[in-house]
Amino acid sequence: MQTAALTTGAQAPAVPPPSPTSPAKPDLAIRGLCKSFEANRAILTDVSFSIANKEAVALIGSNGAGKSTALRCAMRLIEPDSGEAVLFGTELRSAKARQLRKIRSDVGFVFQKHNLVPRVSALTNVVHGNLGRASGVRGWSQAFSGRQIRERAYACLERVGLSEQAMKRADQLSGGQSQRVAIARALMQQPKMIVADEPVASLDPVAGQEVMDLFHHLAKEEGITLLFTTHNVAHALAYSDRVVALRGGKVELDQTSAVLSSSDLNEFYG
Ligand SMILES: Nc1ncnc2c1ncn2[C@@H]1O[C@H](COP(=O)(O)OP(=O)(O)OP(=O)(O)O)[C@@H](O)[C@H]1O
Repeated sequence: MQTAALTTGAQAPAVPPPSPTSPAKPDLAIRGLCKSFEANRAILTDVSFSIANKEAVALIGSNGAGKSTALRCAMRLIEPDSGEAVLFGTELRSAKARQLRKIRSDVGFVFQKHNLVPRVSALTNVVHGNLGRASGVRGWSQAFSGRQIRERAYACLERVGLSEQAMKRADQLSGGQSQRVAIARALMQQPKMIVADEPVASLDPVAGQEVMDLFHHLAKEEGITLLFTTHNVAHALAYSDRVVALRGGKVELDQTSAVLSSSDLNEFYG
């Protein structure tokens, strides 16, 4: 784990000394990630951090700091220029397509836009999450059918508190409910880890807090490792065990949340 690498000079946030602990067998370890989309403009520079099993980590930083790019490189949804990402013990850059799909099926993704299919029920949208575990034409067709699968999808909706809305069309749900259906869809693949990119950025404060409470429950009560990005400093502090802050594509803080204050994190939005 890269511990608090603080800037020097007037802008340095006043944070306590770095946490000395590093997980022995992290669920995710990224080391030295570098990424540019065009010449002479580095988006990520030597980004390193780890996430322990069952840990909740908030990734913060102002617009353009590189949070989404770091997540995408960490999951090899895009190729980093250099550096490595080790997910559940496997280095992703050397993984073949099939192996990569299998490892990534242990990760549930949640994005700012829930991307539900609008004209079908909440339950059917959750059933679609089963695709993440299916492979081959037969597997894909089986992923949608069968009573057992619908029962499992219903159980996922219960976990997010929406079983009563199971038959409601997705386009008739509120923003907060839709995001909870998207989380249920991610749960359908029985993930060990959830990666959520600004999951509450489009929601009002109450719905946003409900969704963050749900993530917290999944992390703390169900033991699902969590990595989320946010601009909400209060959420970062309340819902994570550790905060990693990026500035200009570099990790400038990696610290246990319990010893951080909101003013420490507001430094990254100054
Ligand atoms: N596919 C791409 N091609 C070119 N530039 C890109 C691409 N994706 C991201 N960028 C650039 O990389 C920089 C970092 O973007 P990124 O989305 O990772 O930041 P972020 O911290 O997630 O920002 P935000 O909080 O606004 O979502 C931005 O300047 C963005 O324009």
